[in-house]
Amino acid sequence: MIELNGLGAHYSRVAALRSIDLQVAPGEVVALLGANGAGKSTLLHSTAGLHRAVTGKVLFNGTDVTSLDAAERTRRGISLVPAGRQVFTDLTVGQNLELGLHGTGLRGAERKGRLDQAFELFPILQDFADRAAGLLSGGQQQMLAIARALVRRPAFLLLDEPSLGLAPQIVTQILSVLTRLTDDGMGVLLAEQNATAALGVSQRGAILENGVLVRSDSAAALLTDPDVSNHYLGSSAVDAGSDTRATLPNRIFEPMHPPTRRGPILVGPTSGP
Ligand SMILES: Nc1ncnc2c1ncn2[C@@H]1O[C@H](COP(=O)(O)OP(=O)(O)OP(=O)(O)O)[C@@H](O)[C@H]1O
Repeated sequence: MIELNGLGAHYSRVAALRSIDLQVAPGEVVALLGANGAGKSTLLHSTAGLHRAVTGKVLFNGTDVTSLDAAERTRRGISLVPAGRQVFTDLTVGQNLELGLHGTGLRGAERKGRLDQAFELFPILQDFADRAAGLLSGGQQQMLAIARALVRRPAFLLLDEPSLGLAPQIVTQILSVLTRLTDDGMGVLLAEQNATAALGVSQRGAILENGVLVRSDSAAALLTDPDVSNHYLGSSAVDAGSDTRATLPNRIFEPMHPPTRRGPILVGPTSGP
């Protein structure tokens, strides 16, 4: 279980997250939704240890990992796939996957087994194993970025906007893999602006607005809630995984903890980092 308790994060003295409470259990996908700048990436980075929390805690299976760095959190089983794919374009697909295994100490058959599992999830990567990653399509690079995280067999996968810039059928193909992972007990926190597709593969959804968690509910409830579908899922809300890239407006709900002002929240001198 990953638990965020009262998590707050700043950039310099500007608050990007305020008092976030969120849990992700093993075997579930939680969609983290929000407009540009809502704080999704910051939340994932704070969970992964790439961004410092200024308030609150990150618990991993009951242990407080807030003070641990990203490398240690990765070793313990929290893997982040950052936005923008970030594969090593000059290295081959196989070399990129090998990098994912760095530090695991796995050798021989065990190592090969991990790579074979990645190829089984994304067969196209096996076909292109000796090809430079920079020659892959955007969708294939996204698959590679996810596969590189998966070879470590993380307990929790944090996925930042995997649909960005990809054709709808590729998005569906990539997101459908998540179901197989959660069948094996992995927990997934999926940050997405493509709300319809994300909720289509999630058990629960949480909506961020200006760094505040304004709604958290089952994916089914969010998909069928007239307020949600009218305001941000669009007319294709019931067609999860459809062509429509439903994006979020700047303001949907009244926040549970209303910020004192809109947009990034300036933090007073006494509460800065
Ligand atoms: N490196 C940074 N320095 C200063 N402010 C930042 C930085 N990165 C993000 N921010 C600000 O923090 C807030 C949250 O940004 P974040 O990237 O987490 O949102 P997001 O929901 O992931 O948006 P997007 O989908 O556009 O990436 C925004 O106001 C953003 O401008």
